[in-house]
Amino acid sequence: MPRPPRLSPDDVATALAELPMWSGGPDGIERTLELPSFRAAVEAVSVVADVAEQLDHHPDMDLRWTKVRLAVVTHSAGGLTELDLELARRVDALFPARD
Ligand SMILES: C[C@H](O)[C@H](O)[C@H]1CNC2=NC(N)=NC(=O)C2=N1
Repeated sequence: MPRPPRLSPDDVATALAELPMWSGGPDGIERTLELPSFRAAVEAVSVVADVAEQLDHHPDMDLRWTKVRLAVVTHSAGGLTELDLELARRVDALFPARD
């Protein structure tokens, strides 16, 4: 499947204004999920993995006790694309403000 093009800094800034739980910029974005337990954090990794497989787009995931740091960038585009934003939106739908 062809990858979407890298987004301009202006497009990234506009998109991130709608994704307040994510930080970063044109080179990639990240969000840390905070779960109530280690087991819940492990399960969150699995839930995000399902989303990643559906999109064929895979974030870096760093699990530390009750926190899971997600970092996403489109490697083939060398920066942020719509695919990263779609992944972020889906994660936010599954893990709203109180993780
Ligand atoms: C063939 C397959 O679509 C590609 O290797 C995908 C898989 N997952 C990916 N994930 C991310 N984050 N960036 C990519 O460029 C990427 N490429």
